[in-house]
Amino acid sequence: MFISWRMFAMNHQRIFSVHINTMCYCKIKAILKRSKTRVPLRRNYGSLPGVVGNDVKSLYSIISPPVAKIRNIGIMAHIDAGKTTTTERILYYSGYTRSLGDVDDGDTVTDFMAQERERGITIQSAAVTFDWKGYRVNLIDTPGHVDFTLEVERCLRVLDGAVAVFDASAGVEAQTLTVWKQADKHKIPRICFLNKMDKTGASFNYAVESIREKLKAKPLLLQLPIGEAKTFKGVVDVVNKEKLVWNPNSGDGKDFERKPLLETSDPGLLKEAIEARNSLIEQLQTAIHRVTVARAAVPVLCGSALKNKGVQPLLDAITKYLPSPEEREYGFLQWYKGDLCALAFKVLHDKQRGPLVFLRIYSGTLTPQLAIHNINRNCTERMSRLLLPFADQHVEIPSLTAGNIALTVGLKQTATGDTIVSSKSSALAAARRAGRGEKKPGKNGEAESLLLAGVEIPDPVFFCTIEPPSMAKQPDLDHALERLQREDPSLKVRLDPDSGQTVLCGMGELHIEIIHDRIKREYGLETYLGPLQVAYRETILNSVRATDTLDRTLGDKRHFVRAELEAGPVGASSGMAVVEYADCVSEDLVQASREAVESAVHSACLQGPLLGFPVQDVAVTLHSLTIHPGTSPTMLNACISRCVQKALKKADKQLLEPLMSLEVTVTGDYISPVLADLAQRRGNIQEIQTRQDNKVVIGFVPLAEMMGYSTVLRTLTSGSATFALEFSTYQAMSPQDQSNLLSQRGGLIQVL
Ligand SMILES: Nc1nc2c(ncn2[C@@H]2O[C@H](COP(=O)(O)OP(=O)(O)OP(=O)(O)O)[C@@H](O)[C@H]2O)c(=O)[nH]1
Repeated sequence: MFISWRMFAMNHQRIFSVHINTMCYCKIKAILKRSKTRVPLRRNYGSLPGVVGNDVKSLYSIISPPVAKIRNIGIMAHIDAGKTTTTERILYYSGYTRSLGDVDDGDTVTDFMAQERERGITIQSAAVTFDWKGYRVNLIDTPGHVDFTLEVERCLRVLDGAVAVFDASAGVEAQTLTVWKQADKHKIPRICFLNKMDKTGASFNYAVESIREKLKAKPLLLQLPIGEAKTFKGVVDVVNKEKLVWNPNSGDGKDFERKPLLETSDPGLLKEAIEARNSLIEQLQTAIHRVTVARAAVPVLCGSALKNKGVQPLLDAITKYLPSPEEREYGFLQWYKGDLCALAFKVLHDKQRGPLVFLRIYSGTLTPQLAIHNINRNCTERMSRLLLPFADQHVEIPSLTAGNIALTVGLKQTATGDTIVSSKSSALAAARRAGRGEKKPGKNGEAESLLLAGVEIPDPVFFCTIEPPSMAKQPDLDHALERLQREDPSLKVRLDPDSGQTVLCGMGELHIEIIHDRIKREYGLETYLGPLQVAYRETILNSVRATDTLDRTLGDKRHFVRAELEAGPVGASSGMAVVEYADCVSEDLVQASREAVESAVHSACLQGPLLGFPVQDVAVTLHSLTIHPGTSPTMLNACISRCVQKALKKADKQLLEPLMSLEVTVTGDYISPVLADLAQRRGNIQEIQTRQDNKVVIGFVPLAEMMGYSTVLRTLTSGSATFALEFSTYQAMSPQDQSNLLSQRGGLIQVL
């Protein structure tokens, strides 16, 4: 699990944000550097059929290309590496926009949400479709901010390849590592684009070395830069031995003494030489393609998106070296035999069109008005229209085949992560082919085994209450939250049973802030957020026994349960409570009661005895259990749950707090105040590294101490530092810290 924070301290106002998940990570980001006058949301896209201008290409020309000519590509990187700027250049050079969008001016095609344009960051991934030299490219610009890491993984899940963008002056940064691991998990072939070669401090060699060392990848240097930082002019194409210089005034090749083969003197030899060379280059390119697809190496290119250098060769590399959908191995395709199989990887709610669902089609064909079966929800629903996504604008199309990314209208129940097939019977047939049809026919269980692996949703570590402006507006708030959850499975909503308040649980402060903002803008509701709180955990330090008896007569039925159990600590970070049975409990009784007992133990551990946080690292052993015949499982559950709570209350209790691993990058002059400040935050410094001209402080610090860190770090370092945090583990609080927290929070009941 990781958490990372980052501060862009350039003497500007900034957003503070914190995020924790299994790849927990949080960041802080300056916003004012991008707070120029905003342009209206809609841009004039000459590319859309029927829209102004005919000098740009029509999307219709690329609706149904052969699968081998399709590239489903994501752009991924650490925040601010230049993904959106690179995407803008790609759209410009491929002919789909006539002017270059700029994140600093808030007029990019892919960052189309109001919040994205205002803040200059990508929040939602945007899918754009364009063609390049006869290839159709579906490209997804993913967010770099850690609060939206899950959005990146959802997209990677459905892509065939990715471009990892790096800031050439920083090399591999914290979030690069996170997204790289996600791409490894989903076996995504990649190419690397070392962006910002024009920036002061840019170093091709440093960036390549950091790819080798930190990502443990094998870089294939397809290009070398011509100059670096201010002197960056262009690139050398190593494969074709060409020099690509974007400045037309610079000379080339004068130093070469080699004599050329001339058409006039050696026409035959020249022809043969050209053919041999072309074939050699072709073989070499095939080899690069092969090792890239096999993920044995990563081609590395460089450029500067902002200064318009190196983007066209990047596009060539995407089509040459990244795989087509056909080249990816999807074992489950054989079960479908050409029947529809698709994954819903994104849901958006459009005011006019209702829910828009993005589907990656793995097999079969989608057409408008098609009825589809959703395996996750075990329901059948009908789509009305089929669209080709182009950022926030869409083109209606008659059908779409395997390998493509489609946007559907009319699917009201489908949520992000659901598996879509043509019908229930087709799912059952596929399940039988997969050898999983043994269960009773008609049950959804067998089809469920065909669910495409989704994205793990981590437990949020931040939460706060949310209140509508009046009680009458509560149903509207519930409706808005329900829709937002369909779009974003990393948002969790709970009801506090004691106060009746709605509790929002998110990936970080920015995540919760954006949700709050969207409720206002998209649903017209002014809501009030309670203070953001860190989610602690609880555990016990010694083993204790408890007994409980439940004897209740309901109507003419007597329910009787007597239980004796022991709760005790187990090895750290074992997560959910472990349930065990002592040998003296009969096997029949274990079989009959297992489900009710386990669910009772788990629900009792959801609210710990200290502050109501979940209890972890606990084992519960059932020593004796007596159940009278006719006793309902609900009564058994109630008795066990009460007994576990009794035991937990009796034990010595311990609060656990999230411990973060921290990386602060700072210039040498400011290292002392940074270290002194970290010492006050209960920080534990492990190492201080040198990175180019900067010092990198690496250590651990409790999350609760990091609230407001961005502002302090900015003040301490005159805005020159950045930082990243990764969630490391839950650690026991010291008796002093625990008693301080208990006295601050006394009486509070938390719900998570
Ligand atoms: N010097 C230099 N700056 C660049 C380059 N590319 C992008 N930038 C700047 O870097 C900042 C971030 O660029 P974005 O394109 O928004 O980066 P991003 O990776 O999409 O950022 P998020 O979506 O927020 O993760 C902006 O101020 C850009 O103008 C480049 O090649 N050279």
